[in-house]
Amino acid sequence: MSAAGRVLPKAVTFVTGNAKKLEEVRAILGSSIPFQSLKLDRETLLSFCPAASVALPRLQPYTTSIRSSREGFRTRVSVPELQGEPEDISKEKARMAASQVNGPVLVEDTCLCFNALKGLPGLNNLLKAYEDKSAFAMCIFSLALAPGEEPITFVGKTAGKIVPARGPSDFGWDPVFQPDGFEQTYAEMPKSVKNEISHRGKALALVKEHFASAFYTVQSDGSA
Ligand SMILES: O=P(O)(O)OP(=O)(O)OP(=O)(O)OC[C@H]1O[C@@H](n2cnc3c(O)ncnc32)[C@H](O)[C@@H]1O
Ligand SMILES: [Mg+2]
Repeated sequence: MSAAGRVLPKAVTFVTGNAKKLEEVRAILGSSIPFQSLKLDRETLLSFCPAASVALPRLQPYTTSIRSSREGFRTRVSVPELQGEPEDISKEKARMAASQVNGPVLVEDTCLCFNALKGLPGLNNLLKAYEDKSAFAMCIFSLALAPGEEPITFVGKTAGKIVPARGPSDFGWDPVFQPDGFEQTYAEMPKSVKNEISHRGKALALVKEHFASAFYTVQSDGSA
């Protein structure tokens, strides 16, 4: 909130290598904030900052434990070669992207907690060993307003369970995640419904709130 009224030199660049994410972000944000997108995958981002490779690990099976906090749930993710909270990974990505873009950036990191993203077919076998199929999808956006500036994070979570795959398989683990209160998996439901209730939708609602209260203005035309 301390940034209220600040003038940004250009529109916020949403940096991602994932076309499906971008599709959803566009649909959810519409014209609510001035943003443009840039496709920059992990390798490209790292090629500008090789020392940071430890901060952007390839996704691998996560072990999670959940404990209560003021906001309901908080996740602890243990990935052997990475020390740090998911927020830190997202922030680090924002820092790198901001210096690469030389301007304000928005990045996000998503995880399906209790998952094995690289091996969807094996996931249900893996989970067979556990009675508890509950899971949650978590999305962490980080906004860095300028290179060298501490990023601000926005977290969205949607609780659900892991089920045998149903629906189109064009976006990650959507077919195996069934959000609580719904009979359909993310993959089966209309995009508009997913975006309304998803981890990404919730996190972006916070991003929108932030922009609404901060009153940023964009100096150039922003090509939003
Ligand atoms: O460039 P970035 O934005 O990092 O794109 P990415 O594809 O590497 O994205 P993540 O690291 O955040 O996500 C890890 C995996 O989770 C998948 N994923 C992300 N959001 C998802 C969603 O809403 N539904 C299903 N799968 C999703 C995504 O396809 C990746 O395989
Ligand atoms: Mg990634």
